[in-house]
Amino acid sequence: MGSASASSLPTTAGAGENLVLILDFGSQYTQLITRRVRQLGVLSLCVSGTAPLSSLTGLRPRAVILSGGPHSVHASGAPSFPEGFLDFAAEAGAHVLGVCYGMQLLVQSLGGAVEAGERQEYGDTEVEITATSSALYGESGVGNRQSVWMSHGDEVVRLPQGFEVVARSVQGAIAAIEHREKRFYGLQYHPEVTHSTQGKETLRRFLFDVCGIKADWKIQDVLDEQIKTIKSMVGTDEHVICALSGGVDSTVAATLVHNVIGDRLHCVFVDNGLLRYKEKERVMSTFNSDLHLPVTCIDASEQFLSKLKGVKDPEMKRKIVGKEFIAVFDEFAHMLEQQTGKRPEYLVQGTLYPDVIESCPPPGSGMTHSHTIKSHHNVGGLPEDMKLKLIEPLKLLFKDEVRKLGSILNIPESFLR
Ligand SMILES: Nc1ncnc2c1ncn2[C@@H]1O[C@H](COP(=O)(O)OP(=O)(O)OP(=O)(O)O)[C@@H](O)[C@H]1O
Repeated sequence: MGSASASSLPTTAGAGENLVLILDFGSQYTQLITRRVRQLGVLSLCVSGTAPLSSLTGLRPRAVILSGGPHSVHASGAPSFPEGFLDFAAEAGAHVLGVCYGMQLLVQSLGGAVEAGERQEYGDTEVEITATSSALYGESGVGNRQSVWMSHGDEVVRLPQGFEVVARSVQGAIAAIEHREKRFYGLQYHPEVTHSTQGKETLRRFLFDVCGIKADWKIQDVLDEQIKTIKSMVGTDEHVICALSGGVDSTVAATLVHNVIGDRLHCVFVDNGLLRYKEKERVMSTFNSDLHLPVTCIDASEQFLSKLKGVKDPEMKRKIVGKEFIAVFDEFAHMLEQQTGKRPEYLVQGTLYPDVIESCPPPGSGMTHSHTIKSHHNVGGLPEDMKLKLIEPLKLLFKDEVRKLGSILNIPESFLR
């Protein structure tokens, strides 16, 4: 998995007092950590673990979670947080929790030792709390056991100064550590995975009891902030184009923007020759009548199919699709300019947070943006010389959060499935 570069974070994201940053080191579970934190009512943002420190400037997270990752801390080119990160966290007063690789990275950076484990642990494992009092497990838990999800080859064999072991696996490997005074914590297992039966409780305790974070993040706040942003971006005489696919995301994005600027929003549904059966008919017959969203259908199927002919590489296909979409929207912008006398500057897209995260190269892969796992056509697949500027009101949300936003906007259930 990749992660959003910090440049894609909204400038206001750090304004909240209760921000949690997830530094991604390439684990398949990083998005899950981000979601678990949000499910507890706390705003969490996922950024590349190797992003330069300057990209975190202005953010004052209450907690930073270092994700797991597929690497060994000893491998050449193993991803690490930027130099100065630990000072940044200390100055922000942030608590730092390393998960799996994140814990090993923390330990190694602070002078402890990580080695290839004798007890490589994968899958369901029992851990036992070994401290009578700990930040991560509370009081009087000593001797208690819980099932957790492990996935590690390396293990921590020597702690940095001032750290304490607070849980061990039944095989004897260090499973949880803390240095309360310095606000450092580590879990060798994955609390974000449901197989870790009390993982959610441990995250809850970490966020609320240890870090003192308040669960004050609501989807309604995202809506309010987006309305404000759109009002400040779009002039009162400006027309805006919306890329409407008929799916949940662009439907919610279109409705949100339409609520703000009314019929100066022009939804465009592109028939790219790759549509689902009867999709065009459904969109054209229901969006205007049920959602009061006027939609123009543009048949560009020839254009797309001829450009895609013979292309096999999926990444290449996504880039071609992204480029052709923009060509269609540019042409539509030109047509609107002739009608209204002013060229639309903005394009609304239903881009989601996973689109952004997955369109960036995985940390530690040595890859650049041209080597991503999957360039979504609406993010990494966009042409570099694109003139339209983007409005992406859902860019920081996961699908379930978009559905909630859609309900707040009174979009009928049938459009949110
Ligand atoms: N046929 C289309 N016509 C116009 N815009 C489109 C079309 N297909 C996709 N888009 C735009 O690209 C974005 C990403 O499209 P994608 O195919 O990845 O679907 P998605 O992420 O499931 O979003 P949605 O739920 O809106 O379909 C959409 O949100 C929309 O803004």
